[in-house]
Amino acid sequence: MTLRISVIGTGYLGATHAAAMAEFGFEVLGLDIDPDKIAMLTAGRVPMYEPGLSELLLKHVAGHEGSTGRLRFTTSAQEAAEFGDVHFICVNTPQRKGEFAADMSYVDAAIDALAPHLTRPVLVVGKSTVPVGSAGRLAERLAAQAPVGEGAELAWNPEFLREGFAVQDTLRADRIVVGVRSERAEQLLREVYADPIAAGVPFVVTDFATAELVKAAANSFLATKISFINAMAEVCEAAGADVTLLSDALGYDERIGRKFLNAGLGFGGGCLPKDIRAFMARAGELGADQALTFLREVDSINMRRRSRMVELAREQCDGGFLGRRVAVLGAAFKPNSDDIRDSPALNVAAQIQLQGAQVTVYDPKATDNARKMFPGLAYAESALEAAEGAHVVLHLTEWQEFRELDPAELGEVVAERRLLDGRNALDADAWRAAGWTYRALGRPS
Ligand SMILES: NC(=O)C1=CN([C@@H]2O[C@H](COP(=O)(O)OP(=O)(O)OC[C@H]3O[C@@H](n4cnc5c(N)ncnc54)[C@H](O)[C@@H]3O)[C@@H](O)[C@H]2O)C=CC1
Ligand SMILES: O=C(O)[C@H]1O[C@H](OP(=O)(O)OP(=O)(O)OC[C@H]2O[C@@H](n3ccc(=O)[nH]c3=O)[C@H](O)[C@@H]2O)[C@H](O)[C@@H](O)[C@@H]1O
Repeated sequence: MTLRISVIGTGYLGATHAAAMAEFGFEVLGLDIDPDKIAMLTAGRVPMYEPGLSELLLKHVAGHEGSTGRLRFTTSAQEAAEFGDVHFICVNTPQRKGEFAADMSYVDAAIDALAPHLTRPVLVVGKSTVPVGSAGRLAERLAAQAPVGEGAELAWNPEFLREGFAVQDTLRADRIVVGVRSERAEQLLREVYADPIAAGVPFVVTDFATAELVKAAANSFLATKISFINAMAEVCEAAGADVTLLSDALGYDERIGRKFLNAGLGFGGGCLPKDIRAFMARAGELGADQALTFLREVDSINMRRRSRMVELAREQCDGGFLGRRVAVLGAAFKPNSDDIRDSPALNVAAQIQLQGAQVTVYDPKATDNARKMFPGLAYAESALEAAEGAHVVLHLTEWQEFRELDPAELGEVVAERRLLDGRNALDADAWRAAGWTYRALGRPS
């Protein structure tokens, strides 16, 4: 009989996971506490921008012409509990206000809502990113509240997808890691992931703590790699060297690799910043804080890039922002996403606005989200409109659309042809040839 899968939390991770599970052939029920999100998903619409997800949803959401009908959504925890043989927990684990530690209240609430309705043996699989030790604690919490007791078993299966590539990363992950306490849990997860396993995706079976740590370590490594190259960018700025060429030259060494060596404004988003901070907090609780002190530096280097960008913009505005117009290209924390959580671009835009400039932001997909979070900034419908009368143009999220801008056309509408490339992604020669002053982080002017 086909496994029935419930996915609890249908945000960036859960909506994609639910659609992918339906693609693998399972009957899937997605649960969220946000009724608007559930209404949208039921209508086959994606509540965020994620390439390819809309097509996958429409292929499977019940009630749509030609769909497999394998995917449905609900706001009832009881319905999800009664439906699933396997329940994936995909709820948010944000940074706690004023602290580094992760806020586990959503995960706890999800377990508490599910457990009382578990009257037959099921597997509950955590996918949210959590501090090491959480799975052990949650296993007890689950068994204590479930009528079936330890028949409601827990497993941990961290997620490594990247926003913007979520669908392909979920259908064909680089690896699948599962932390399990029984043969039964491992077998069920092998069944869930039979399709990618058959396609050769490595399937790593381990204990709870190792599975949780693989996730924290992976994001820490990625953040460290980015901050490493941004530290080199600082030195390049001081020495008059070019960090983009440095990255290329380093990247040819297969032991280092070119990926994640793009220097610029640094990392943001709903994951890397909060995850390295939560990891430091957890290591502190475990008495291993010294092991991770380098992550403090990783965080500082990252935040310094934002201040440096503001400083460079001020220089380009002849030393002061008052009465100056600044165009910001990009609001999302990275291209191909509408996610603005801890967006470096918006952080820089807001700092500059606070210092007296008139800032106009344009982003191909993230404007609506940005407007809700930063209503004080002005927003434009196009890069050209944002650049109107600008004393400096800041390129802060490297959308393909910005690489394709015509420097001559933009040059017609600005007050000054001054460009700051915060992502080292534009063609410096082309902009200079069109009469622009091109400056970037970590490159000679
Ligand atoms: N966004 C990403 O690319 C990735 C995220 N993660 C981790 O996955 C987790 C979720 O992240 P996102 O999807 O980005 O967050 P999100 O905020 O987009 O989605 C979380 C969803 O859970 C819902 N929710 C909260 N409490 C609930 C409950 N008790 N019952 C049902 N639904 C509930 C929220 O309404 C929201 O729709 C986090 O721990 C994150 O660190 C891991 C890998 C990738
Ligand atoms: O735990 C998570 O949620 C996810 O976090 C990251 O994925 P994501 O946040 O979607 O985006 P990334 O592509 O990792 O980019 C993160 C940030 O780093 C920046 N970045 C990335 C690469 C680079 O070379 N330089 C750089 O500044 C991006 O602009 C962005 O702001 C990880 O890459 C995923 O593997 C992980 O699952």
